[in-house]
Amino acid sequence: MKWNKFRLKTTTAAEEIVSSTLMELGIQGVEIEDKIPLTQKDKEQMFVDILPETAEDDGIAYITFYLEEEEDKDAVLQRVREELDDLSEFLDIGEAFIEESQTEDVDWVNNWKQYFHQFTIDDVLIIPSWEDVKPEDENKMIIHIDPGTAFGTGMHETTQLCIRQIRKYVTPDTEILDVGCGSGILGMLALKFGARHSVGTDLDPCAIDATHENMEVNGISRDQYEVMIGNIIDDKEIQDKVGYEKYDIVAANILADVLIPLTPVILSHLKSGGIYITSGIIDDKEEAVKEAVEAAGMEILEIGHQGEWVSVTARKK
Ligand SMILES: C[S@@+](CC[C@H](N)C(=O)[O-])C[C@H]1O[C@@H](n2cnc3c(N)ncnc32)[C@H](O)[C@@H]1O
Repeated sequence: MKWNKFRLKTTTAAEEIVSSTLMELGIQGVEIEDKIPLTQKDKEQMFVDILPETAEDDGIAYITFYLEEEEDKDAVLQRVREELDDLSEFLDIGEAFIEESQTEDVDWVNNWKQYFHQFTIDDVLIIPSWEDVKPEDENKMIIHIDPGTAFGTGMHETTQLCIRQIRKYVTPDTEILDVGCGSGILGMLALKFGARHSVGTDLDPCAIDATHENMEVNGISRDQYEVMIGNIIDDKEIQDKVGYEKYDIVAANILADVLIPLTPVILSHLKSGGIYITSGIIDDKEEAVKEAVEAAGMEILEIGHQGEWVSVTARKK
């Protein structure tokens, strides 16, 4: 199916209201392009630590939206223009010029799947839930993954660094906490490596849903892996729910800027002698995370590197 694509030039001041006006007209999934720098919160959610240099914010925003080929685009555009005229009476909406083009059918949500195929990390087979296990792989340790919109296919260096460290320290008694569980990959693999119980937390509700779905595909029950939504850094309720002095391992594959405030908090959830495995650290921030780990009174055991990413493993004294 072909789509009609519309790119509307407006101002950053008007981008939010114009987008919600389009959505109120029944237009789904608008994309906004502008040069406003990302906030710290945006970066944490998007897992980006270094950004390409971008030009200075010029106040211009482009809003792109799509209509199916059979939709009456003239009628929709007429309504869009009427709404833009109304908005322009009290807001600078800029030129409001709409550029029109056509595009081939694209499955916006699932398009990335063409880049995710089964692969192994050491002897563990990570396989998208839509692919089949080959007969020769049936005896391997297998984890089925569909991250949905959450992070965690296992392909990222930081996830691989964490997986190897978790494997090294898991015992049959291990109670593990995975802060920022994403797809649930670390908590599920910990169980496959023999851990007794996993707990995961994430800020993102999509991560919680993705983890539950992946657990089901992998035959992991909610007694084995408990998932909670919330920010353990400053939410006392989630801290209480997660429990204190309870974990043999805490894994956190999150950006350095989150790990730094997280580290002193984690101390109270780890058992004495417990292992703290961090990843998600871009090499420029290695020192800052090491300092935070030492300042919390933990002993650094190992530093791992893969590409430009770093993992710090430490022990609570
Ligand atoms: C890089 S992903 C890691 C996903 C998965 N654990 C992995 O290793 O592939 C980081 C996750 O941390 C979550 N996150 C960021 N800040 C957090 C916080 N303060 N508490 C819990 N989760 C957080 C994000 O929503 C995201 O799902």
